[in-house]
Amino acid sequence: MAEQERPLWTSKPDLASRRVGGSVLWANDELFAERENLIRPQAAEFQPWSFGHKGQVYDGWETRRRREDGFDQAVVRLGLPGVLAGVVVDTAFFTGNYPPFASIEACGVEGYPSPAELSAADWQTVVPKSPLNGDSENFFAVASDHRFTHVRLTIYPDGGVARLRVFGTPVADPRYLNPAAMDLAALENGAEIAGCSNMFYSAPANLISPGPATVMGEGWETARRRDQGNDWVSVKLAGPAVPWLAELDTSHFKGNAPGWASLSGCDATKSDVDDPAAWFEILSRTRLQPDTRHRLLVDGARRLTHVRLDIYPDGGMARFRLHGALTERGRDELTDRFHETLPRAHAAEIG
Ligand SMILES: NC(=O)NC(NC(N)=O)C(=O)[O-]
Repeated sequence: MAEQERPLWTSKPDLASRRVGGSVLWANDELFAERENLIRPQAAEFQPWSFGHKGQVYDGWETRRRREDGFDQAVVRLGLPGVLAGVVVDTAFFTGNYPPFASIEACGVEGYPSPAELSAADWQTVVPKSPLNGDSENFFAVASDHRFTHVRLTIYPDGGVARLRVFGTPVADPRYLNPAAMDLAALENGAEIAGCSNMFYSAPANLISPGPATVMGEGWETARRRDQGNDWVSVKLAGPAVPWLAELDTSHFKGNAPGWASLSGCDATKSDVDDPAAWFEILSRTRLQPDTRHRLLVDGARRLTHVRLDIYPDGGMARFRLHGALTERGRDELTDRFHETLPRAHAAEIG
């Protein structure tokens, strides 16, 4: 499928990715290829005529050929629980051995259930049994308002799947947050990328992902600019808030760190984010060093719902954090969102 035909929802974060802490907890079979490959962030690779003890080596999850009726399953704990927008079942390089059909279920559960406990969960079908193409990304939009913590992939009757991508919007659990001092711009706290000027090398959602970046590719990197402009990214914060401290982390960016950066804010409860006049500076243009985690105090005099990071002129950054306090309204919105999206079974568990 050509790049421009990818559904819009594939630009949302992959909630299952190993990069955000997803885990393939269980599969009933993985004789040919290990289940953990399903959520590797990188695209699948293939080297023909590479044989291990069990057969051809595949970068994916692959079960043996069934000799009786049935299906195979793998269960994934999402790294970021959230509302799903769409799922990609990527059968890259599986040609004579891809499963002809797949379905996806999801559930929302409390705590850290074992695979055995999860088998009794209230699983909801988010993708009904559907045909797959081999050696292809198979796109399935999901229409559900529920916050899910786990997904279950079923393949009929057997075969190989290279990657499972679960795109969606993370929903934070307010019980685990201190609204008076939190990262307002973190994906896991409910922030999201609102826009960016360029994402030639890597996606801006990386900037606000959990944990540090381990290599340059895990950050956000723009193409070299050949004009007089500058690159930028904007983030819709976890809620209306007052900022205190920014982290501009250029780790791993040595020959391509931006020279300078500035921050501005906008309060969308009062003004229009598309109106340039609505933005006010919270950090003036500041010189950056390559490969450095800069911690910078920002102007917290005004409430904001969005922050914009301008980098001059271009380059890459590993992480962006904005610490501060949610307003009363921000706290209420975060709590409401959690309760409104909880599947009934999860709500019953919480009581
Ligand atoms: N050539 C294959 O890929 N064969 C088998 N798979 C592996 N991994 O060897 C199979 O039967 O699906």
